[in-house]
Amino acid sequence: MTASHLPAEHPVVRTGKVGVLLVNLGTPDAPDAKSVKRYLGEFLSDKRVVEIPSLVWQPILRGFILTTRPKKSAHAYQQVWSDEGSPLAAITAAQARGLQARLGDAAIVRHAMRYQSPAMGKELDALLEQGCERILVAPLYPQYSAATTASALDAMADWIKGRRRLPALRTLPPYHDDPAAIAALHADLARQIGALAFAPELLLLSFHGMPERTLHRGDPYHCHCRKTARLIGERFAQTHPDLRIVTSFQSRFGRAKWLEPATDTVLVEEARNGTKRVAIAAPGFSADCLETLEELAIRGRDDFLAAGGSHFAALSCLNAGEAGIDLIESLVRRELSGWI
Ligand SMILES: C=CC1=C(C)c2cc3[nH]c(cc4nc(cc5[nH]c(cc1n2)c(C)c5CCC(=O)O)C(CCC(=O)O)=C4C)c(C)c3C=C
Ligand SMILES: [Fe+2]
Ligand SMILES: [Fe+2]
Repeated sequence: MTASHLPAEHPVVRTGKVGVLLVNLGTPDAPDAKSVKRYLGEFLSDKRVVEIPSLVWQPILRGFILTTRPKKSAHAYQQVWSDEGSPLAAITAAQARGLQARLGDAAIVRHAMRYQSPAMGKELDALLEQGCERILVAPLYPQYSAATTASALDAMADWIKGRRRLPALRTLPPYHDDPAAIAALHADLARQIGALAFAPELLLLSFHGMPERTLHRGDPYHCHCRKTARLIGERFAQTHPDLRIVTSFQSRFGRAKWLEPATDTVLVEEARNGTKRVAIAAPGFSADCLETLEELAIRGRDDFLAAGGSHFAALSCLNAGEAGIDLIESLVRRELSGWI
């Protein structure tokens, strides 16, 4: 008997469930030097993150960085730690709960961190145990970089290698120029700016930095950031024609040249050149984290005010708010097309 003998309306029978794994970078389990050391040791040993041969890099990492940085970073984490733990972990968990509420019985949603916990391998195992035969792995990085997106996929690949029976797998592509992402960012930033007690002259769009050589080696990250910023800027030109928009790169690490201009330098130069009122946003982060809450909202503010600025506001990421979950839902639903 061939398929043509089946009634035309014969339903497609889906055996097994659909799973979604939201992934973000990772964070220490506690804001103490020991936990931060464990986190940084794993993160900075990833060859996608530090592209220096291990023979050269590991002695520097073990002998210098991991003996000095954890204490300093732990102090920074302590300033932003919440009752629910690290902001990045708490917000990612809330995003997974928000997406689960939207998808209902259509899919099982879990979340994982590329480094530390919850580990990607464990969460993928949990989805299998829950009966998922199709899984979407969704790294929540709007802009692709080898250090973030590809590294998350490496962890997925490691998990694949250790399993006999695998589900069908899909991954979420970068969404740096997705109209839904740009519209969500513009609307949410405009809403936050409208609620400020002052009118900013400048909106600084600060992206996480990368070593400049990654750009010359073909990483699209820099181009993706620039495009996101241009598209957000085009929308603000329509709604806020007097608002000046500048793009910068934050969180410089190590001795190599990083993408420029640096956020801290721009804040100081703007203040010295007479800019008084600034709002800063981080459209490359889907969730607030140490880099936005401490580096921008605390140190950025101090730098700007000390250099002569009068008003400073750090705007929130999309996080697990209505606009954030709307965006994640639309990105995920598109990737699940044909599965749910
Ligand atoms: C959003 C994209 C990110 C890119 C690109 C990225 C590249 C990158 N980062 C480092 C070094 C560090 N990053 C740290 C924290 C951190 N980085 C991202 C995101 C990107 N990083 C996030 C979301 C966070 C916050 C984590 C949290 O717990 O809240 C840190 C640790 C903190 C510290 O000690 O300062 C380091 C170190 C490199 C070297 C790099 C590119 C090669
Ligand atoms: Fe980083
Ligand atoms: Fe930082």
